[in-house]
Amino acid sequence: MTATVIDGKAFAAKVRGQVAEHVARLKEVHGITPGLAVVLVGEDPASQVYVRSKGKMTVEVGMASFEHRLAIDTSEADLLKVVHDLNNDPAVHGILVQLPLPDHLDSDLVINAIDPAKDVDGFHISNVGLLGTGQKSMVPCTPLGSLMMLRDHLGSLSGKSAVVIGRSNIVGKPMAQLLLNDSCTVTIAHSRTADLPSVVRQADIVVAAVGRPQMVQGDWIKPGATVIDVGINRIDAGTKDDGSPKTRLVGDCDYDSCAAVAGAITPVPGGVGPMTIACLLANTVTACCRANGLAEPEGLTA
Ligand SMILES: Nc1nc2c(c(=O)[nH]1)N[C@@H](CN(C=O)c1ccc(C(=O)N[C@@H](CCC(=O)O)C(=O)O)cc1)CN2
Repeated sequence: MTATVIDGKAFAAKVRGQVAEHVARLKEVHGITPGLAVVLVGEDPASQVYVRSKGKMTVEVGMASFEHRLAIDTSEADLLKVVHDLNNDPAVHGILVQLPLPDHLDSDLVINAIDPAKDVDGFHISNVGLLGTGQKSMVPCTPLGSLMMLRDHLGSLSGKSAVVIGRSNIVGKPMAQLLLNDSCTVTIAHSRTADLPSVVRQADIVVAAVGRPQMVQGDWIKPGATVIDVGINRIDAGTKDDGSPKTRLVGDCDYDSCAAVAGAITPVPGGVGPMTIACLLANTVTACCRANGLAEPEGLTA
């Protein structure tokens, strides 16, 4: 079997198109422009790329973008003041603090200072609790994007057996919760799970979010299963003509061997990654609609 490739880049473009349509309607009918504020502390190169990309796509879908770039030695009090001001700014419907934060800053404290209604990352403890109890919440973007791709590819997920490999607060746990809310039978596995290959082999749906390059092998996959690879790992790939080191991006799955067995698979790059930013934009529109007591965009929430 050769797996169908689930094209996250194309799917994300479709989601951004839906967001843009909804934003246009909000402006035209209600005179409201959704606004997203992104806070970046320090100069981590990857974070700078993601923040730039978020700002660009926010503007492309017609929303207002507010960028706050703070020095690496920003104090916790100063960062909390920025968050507090954004909480009280009526033009801002979504707030995101780019992670990771520098070591001297307490991420949990900062994230929990965001107004939960504006927490478009879905990381605030209130949103975690709401999702965990099946209530309306802001849903973390990477798991939301993964869920959208699964629903689009498989239709109903009810009764399917799903294994999530990885137990992070940002991906593994919320992903498992979303699958459970869609009536899957869910196992959360991780790097210390005993006989991980045979656990994974039971699954109709495999979500790999363990952060280990190419760990999941094709012979772990049940024939025909749907594989969502959340991993983004940069590995060595020899040297360039000028002798400098070359790198490439790989997921948590060994793509070729998994694609030979799976029914469908997301590639890396071009799979889940692009959906993360598309879902951030979707969450911002959702937050804006909720703040104004308006109907939420269909198909863009969990
Ligand atoms: N506050 C947050 N911080 C971080 C999050 C997040 O959701 N909220 N996620 C990641 C980084 N991230 C967005 O912030 C992100 C990562 C990767 C991609 C993406 O599109 N990746 C591409 C490959 C890009 C490349 O070539 O390097 C892909 O997979 O195709 C988008 C967003 C950590 N921090």
